[in-house]
Amino acid sequence: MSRASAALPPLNLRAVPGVLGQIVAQRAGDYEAADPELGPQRSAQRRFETALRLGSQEAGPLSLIAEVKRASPSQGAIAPLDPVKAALAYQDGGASALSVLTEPRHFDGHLDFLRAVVGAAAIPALRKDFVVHPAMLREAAEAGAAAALLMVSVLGEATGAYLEMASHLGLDALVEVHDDRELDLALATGARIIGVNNRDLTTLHIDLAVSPRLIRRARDAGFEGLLVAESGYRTPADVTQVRGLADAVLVGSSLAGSGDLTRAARDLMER
Ligand SMILES: O=P(O)(O)OC[C@@H](O)[C@@H](O)c1c[nH]c2ccccc12
Repeated sequence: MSRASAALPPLNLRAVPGVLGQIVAQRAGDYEAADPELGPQRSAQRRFETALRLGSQEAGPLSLIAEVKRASPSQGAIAPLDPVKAALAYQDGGASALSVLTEPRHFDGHLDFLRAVVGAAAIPALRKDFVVHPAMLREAAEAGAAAALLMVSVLGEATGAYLEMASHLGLDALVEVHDDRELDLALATGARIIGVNNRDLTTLHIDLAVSPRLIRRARDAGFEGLLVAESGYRTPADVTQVRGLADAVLVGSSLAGSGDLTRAARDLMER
């Protein structure tokens, strides 16, 4: 089915508070005039999902998604990483998949970084951005990404529609939640991969207890997909808190700022 005539799912971005509200308003402005047409349907590859599953068999029960992250609103500049070198270093360090920031103003990311990483790395890559327009998913697919981030805090009731668009494009989706209400919404959409962000993106406050709690809640609700613990992991002891619970951890700042990305990835995961 072509989506040429499909209505843009309405988003209520003005209701998004704090730092996150500011970023998504800017992103919506960037894509205001973009073509919402997704183009032809692409078959599901499930490369991201498969990599996380394999990673958690081969390298112990927890996979690593390592993030190419040069800056953030909480830390400012982290490190002037060369995205391709960083991606290959993470791959050598045992990462199962990569996350590449493409948001330019607050995270010093770029879509070109994603293209370059996809061209160089063997492991699949996720487009990490504040998706507020279908064109952002089309770009992700065209850049060769295996997956895209969808944030329930941003997309709200439109999360399901964005999940369908990702699926039309053959992309896996990491559906991100931070509280009970968002988790319930994600579960209702039929998401196959749910990420629990320990960081409240409206205040930037991190609480490592959020992931274990919501991951348990998802499993108790009968969720059989993959669960990813996101943000704030700095030491092996931090990671231990989600061993036996999460299928994967998503780590950016502590690896990106370490100076030796391969070693930092191995050390963090105790490999
Ligand atoms: O750098 P950290 O604390 O290891 O976090 C990585 C990742 O979870 C974080 O970058 C992130 C999670 N969700 C997001 C949404 C948008 C931008 C960034 C993010």
